Amino acid sequence: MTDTKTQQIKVVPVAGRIGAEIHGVQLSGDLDLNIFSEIKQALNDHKVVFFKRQNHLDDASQEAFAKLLGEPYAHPTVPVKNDTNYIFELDSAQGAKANQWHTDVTFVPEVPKYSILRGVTIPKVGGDTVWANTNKAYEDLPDGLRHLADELWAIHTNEYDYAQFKQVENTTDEVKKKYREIFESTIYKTRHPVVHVHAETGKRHLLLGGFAGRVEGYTTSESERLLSIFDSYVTRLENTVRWQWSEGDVAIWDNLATQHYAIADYEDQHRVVRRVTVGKEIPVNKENESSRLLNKK
Ligand SMILES: O=C(O)CCC(=O)C(=O)O
Ligand SMILES: [Fe+2]
Repeated sequence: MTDTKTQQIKVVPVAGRIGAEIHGVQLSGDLDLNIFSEIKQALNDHKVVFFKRQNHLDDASQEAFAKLLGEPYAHPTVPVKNDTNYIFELDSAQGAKANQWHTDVTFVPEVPKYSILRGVTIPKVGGDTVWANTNKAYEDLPDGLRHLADELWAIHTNEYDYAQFKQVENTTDEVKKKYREIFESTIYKTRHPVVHVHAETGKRHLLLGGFAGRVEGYTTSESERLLSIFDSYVTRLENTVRWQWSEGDVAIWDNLATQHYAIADYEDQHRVVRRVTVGKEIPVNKENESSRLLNKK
């Protein structure tokens, strides 16, 4: 007889090229294995999946669920939230607003495979998050640009670009400075292929985003122009999905298949989300050459 729990699960795409909502699941550390494998499959198919109103979750049970997807680990520079083992908290009151396109933690060679994010305090209006499918971005490139991208390597670092940091609005300079000091307490520089081959799906993906700076072999201004062309394919609206949060919602994304952007349009309303990242993957290009750390100080 089929498991009745399995029968309840429903995967409903919410945009054409990325994103699906999963109905009929209560996330927990002892999730039914069949359901878990359907979630994994949905992640490979849709890159980001959403679970509405998982209000039963707290920090500990979010961590317990995350463990099913891989080994959780703390952010390389930002301390974990008090009384948790792995939770990375983004609290708007502390200046933590990720309103920049990025893939999580690409400034180190071991990139998290999955991020599991829970909405804790959500503004009445605003504060949506957008994800983009980096495989579709790669496939959308004209042949010449795709071949160029396949050959390139980019340097990723957590050293803030001050011009970009100005985008963080409605946060005092003091708060911003403090957050930046923590985020940059150790500076990493990592060389990643601009196109990596996904370990599970074998698909090629652009691997860029906010931590990517220089493209090897090109000047700063050439790098900027090259990256802005590639980025424009990642962020074209056809390749994105936007999630309007309610408290308790959970989003899980395949970090090596996506970029995301947290929209900072909620003025001085309070917004808190909590994330666990799991699984470490060292990206490889089509020649199976791996990313590597260049510098840490
Ligand atoms: O605030 C959000 O919605 C996303 C924040 C973010 O970039 C992350 O959790 O990795
Ligand atoms: Fe992020």
